[in-house]
Amino acid sequence: METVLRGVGVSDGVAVGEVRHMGTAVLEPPVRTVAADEVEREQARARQAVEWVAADLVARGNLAGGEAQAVLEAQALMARDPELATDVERRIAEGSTAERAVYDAFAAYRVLLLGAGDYLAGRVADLDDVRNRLVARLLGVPMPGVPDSDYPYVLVARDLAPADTALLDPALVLGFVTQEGGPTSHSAILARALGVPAVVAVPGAGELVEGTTVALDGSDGQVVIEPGEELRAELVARAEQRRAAVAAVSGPGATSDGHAVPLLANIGGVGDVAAAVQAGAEGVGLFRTEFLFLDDHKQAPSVEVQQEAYRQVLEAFPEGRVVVRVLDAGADKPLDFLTPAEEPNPALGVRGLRTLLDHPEVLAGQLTALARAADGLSVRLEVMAPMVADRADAAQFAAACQAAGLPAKVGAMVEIPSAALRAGALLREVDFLSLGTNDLAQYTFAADRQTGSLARLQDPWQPALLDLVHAAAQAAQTRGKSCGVCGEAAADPLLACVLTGLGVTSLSMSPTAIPRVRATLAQYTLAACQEAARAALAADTPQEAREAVKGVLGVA
Ligand SMILES: C=C(OP(=O)(O)O)C(=O)O
Ligand SMILES: [Mg+2]
Repeated sequence: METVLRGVGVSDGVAVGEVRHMGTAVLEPPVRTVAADEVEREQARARQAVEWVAADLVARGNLAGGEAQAVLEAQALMARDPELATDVERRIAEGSTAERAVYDAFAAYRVLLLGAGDYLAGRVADLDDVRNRLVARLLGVPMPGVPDSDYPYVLVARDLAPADTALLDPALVLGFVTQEGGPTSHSAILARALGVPAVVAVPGAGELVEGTTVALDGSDGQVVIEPGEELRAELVARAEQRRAAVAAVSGPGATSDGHAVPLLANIGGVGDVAAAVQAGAEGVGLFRTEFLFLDDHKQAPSVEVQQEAYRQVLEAFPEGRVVVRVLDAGADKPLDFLTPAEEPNPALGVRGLRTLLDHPEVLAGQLTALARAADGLSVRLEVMAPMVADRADAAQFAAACQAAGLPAKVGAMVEIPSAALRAGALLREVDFLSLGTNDLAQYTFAADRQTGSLARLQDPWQPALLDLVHAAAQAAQTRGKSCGVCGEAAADPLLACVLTGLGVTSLSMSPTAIPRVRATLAQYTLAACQEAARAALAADTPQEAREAVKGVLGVA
């Protein structure tokens, strides 16, 4: 009988493969005194580790190219720094182990860098990464970051941050299993974007032995350890059945009686456009522009660089609609040059639109780049701000868009309960709303979206969250304006029917989720969706809401 771990399935499909762990930050090596006759051997070990890590960084740089190559080469130079080497040798001569000597020597250097002013202080994160790599090499534990592998594997991690995944090779990752994270965490979003199965919030994922074969089902949240042949075949067959049912429906999103619900794609850049087009997306409902800003730790990309990146996306949807979200920095998406370093509670701090209003030149640069990118194109450009709290926020954003001469509809994301409750006030300033249900759940339930143990509260079926969706959608409907959903809630096929019934006018999701949502929506009339919505609102728990909706829609 196989051992089964259970978590939350967040990206459909089945993967079978060997476990590879994401290397975690290195712990402090214990203090141990080495005997005099071990000193030379320890010093040699330290030198070898430096050479190995530096060569590895250079090799990774060659693979990555561009800006990443420059950063990785600078890190290789740090690893080979002669002063650091002398300090390490001295510490070993005084009785430290190689790993402890490296750890302490880097700590001393770190203090120097921090004291040397802004520019050098900004390199501390790079220095820490080099230290972690050296210590990991000396301790014989996995390197921090994405594992090196020549063959496909199931990636196991505590959780994944956007920066962790910059060097991820999608061809090698069969699926994700994470210990932390909920349905709206970056691991879940990334898995859906890559179209790989994923199960998050799996207690015990950290203890999965490297190299063990697992089978994961991203639909029901099972992770089976060392699955037998029969079970593997059964899981794969079930996934295939689901896939075939979905492939049978195509065309624009609509209920069975023809109520149109445009199905749009969430993208992070031009790299995601092909998948969106292939999935039949009717446009882009959320272009997350943060990825453009991750390359340089010191400053925003130039207007020209941004203009080119936006243009490539806009050109891909000549007749469609593209909703671009201006930079959402801070909290789970920190940017060194914009995000305050010492906020006690970053999720409640200066983030999203607040960051941009504090740095109006960054907002103006982005809006100018968008205006230039859209010039002469037939695409329907819409631009929205993240983390709008009240009418004053909406007004300031609308004014900035006007000042930039943006030929676009202007919108506000509804991610804070205050914005949903007073959606009507926001709509006096902007043309449309887009519900970011990931953050809206986080702020409604005071439940960090990155904390796996709080997944229950991040469940988009929570009736309180649906109340807020309803409030915003109704406010928009009354004023004849649109109100879409671009949070991960839209990717859940049954919930998509409920959202439609609540009055939401479009659904935006990872491209890979579109076919299933389209196929499910096409099975029900608008009236059935509205009845499902009433049943969900009448429930007290997410489980009750799911069951009630399944009852109304006749789902087994
Ligand atoms: C779409 C959203 O934005 P992000 O996930 O990028 O914070 C959201 O919060 O629902
Ligand atoms: Mg958000």
